[in-house]
Amino acid sequence: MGRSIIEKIWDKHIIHQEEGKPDLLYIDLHLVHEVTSPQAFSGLRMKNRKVRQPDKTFATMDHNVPTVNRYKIEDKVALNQMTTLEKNCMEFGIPLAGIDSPDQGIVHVIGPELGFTQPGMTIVCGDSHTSTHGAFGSIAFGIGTSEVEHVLATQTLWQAKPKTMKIEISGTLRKGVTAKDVILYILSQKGVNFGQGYIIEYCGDVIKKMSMEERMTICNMSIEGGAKAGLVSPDETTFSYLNGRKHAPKGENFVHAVKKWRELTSDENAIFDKEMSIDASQIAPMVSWGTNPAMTSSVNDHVPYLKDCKNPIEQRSLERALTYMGLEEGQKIKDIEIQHVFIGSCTNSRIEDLRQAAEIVKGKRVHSNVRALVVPGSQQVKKQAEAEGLNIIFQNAGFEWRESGCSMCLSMNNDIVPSGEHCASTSNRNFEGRQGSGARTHLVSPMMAAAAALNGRFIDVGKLMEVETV
Ligand SMILES: CC(C)[C@H](C(=O)O)[C@@H](O)C(=O)O
Ligand code: SF4
Repeated sequence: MGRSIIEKIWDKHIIHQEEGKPDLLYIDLHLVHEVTSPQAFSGLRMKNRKVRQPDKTFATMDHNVPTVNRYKIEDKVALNQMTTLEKNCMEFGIPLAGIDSPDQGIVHVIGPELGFTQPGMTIVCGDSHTSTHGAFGSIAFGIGTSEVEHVLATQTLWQAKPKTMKIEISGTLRKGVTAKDVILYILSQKGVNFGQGYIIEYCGDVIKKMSMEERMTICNMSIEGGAKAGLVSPDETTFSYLNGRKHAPKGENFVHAVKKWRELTSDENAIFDKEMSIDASQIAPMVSWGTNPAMTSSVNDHVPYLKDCKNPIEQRSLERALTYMGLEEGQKIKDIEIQHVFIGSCTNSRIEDLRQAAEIVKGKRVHSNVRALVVPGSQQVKKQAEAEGLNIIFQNAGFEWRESGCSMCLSMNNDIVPSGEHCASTSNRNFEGRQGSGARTHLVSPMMAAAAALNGRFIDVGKLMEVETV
């Protein structure tokens, strides 16, 4: 029987297997950040253990870092987490991209960017959006702090084998529809639990044509559908992205690695536990209106009506979401007024995302009611964007141009949306309080965020582009 890429990678990493028990997996890459690692290191210290493979471990600080005045950290908890990480990395011999490193950035942006993330690997991090790295054809998932300690100590992890799911996306995306809209559309159709217990392989013409940045956006949000991980089989796009990256194999080793990576595809006759197909032509630019990422509609649509709910539970959750978001049932998405725009996060803060947003913003002005922020995902993204003059485009339009970090994605630093105000955000979670207590988040693509910054409302970015090309 044929095997899927998921089973191929999994099986190759099993160190120990026993009927009725989880598998013991070897972990190729362990990424570490300041929020979920302190107790894990304390645990090691208490048990007098070392880090088993510091060279397979890489740390950065991202969640707490200020995006202005980065060396002036006022928040005591933030400062403590950052200095603790520095001390831990020093003591345990782990390489760190600290606040002053040219490689610093959001852990899921810098892993791929530095060439750490490679096809066929098992990758873990104490962070749910580790699924991002699956875009390279690796099994990558988030783990809890006690598991972080286990991986630090042993470079292995006990894991029950997940089920496999294939999502094929075929057809052509219409203008203004991006990877972000694809994954928001899938969530809007399938909900926040459809992936529970599964690793998803995304495939089909649409995925084939996507850049690595776009694939990362899709894999990033797999977790929002409850999946353990999401991945894309590696291909020429993957190999050329990795070629020349700092920690990717070089010269002969690269040629050899590519030869191995090419074998990482699902067999023709591979059987998945579940399969679904998505017609790309059905997807419009999407905007979330509620308090989970599945509460999302086409920009041309409206907030649902209570009477259309399938059951009382759904009705209650709609009611609650509408109250929190300050929206009326049936309200048009295009009528929602926006006061903040955040372009950033591990979902959409890479160079392509910034280019797409800049394309919309060029020569225009941010709406007078809107405060807009661009937070590049890493120092490297920032540098590249500045080399291309994107910062000038944004700043001339009235955007703030910031230093790299998680920032307003979860507002652990000072980048906060005030209570009751609406923010068009390129991040991945719109939970209550995510961007600040009482903050109202709308998840969108970088293009939609840019358009919302200019108009103070959501518009069909596809239509805007058609007008501009006439
Ligand atoms: C802080 C961290 C544990 C958390 C996560 O795991 O995802 C954060 O990155 C998030 O996006 O909510
Ligand atoms: S950018 Fe947001 S989603 Fe990504 S790791 Fe940071 S806080 Fe989590």
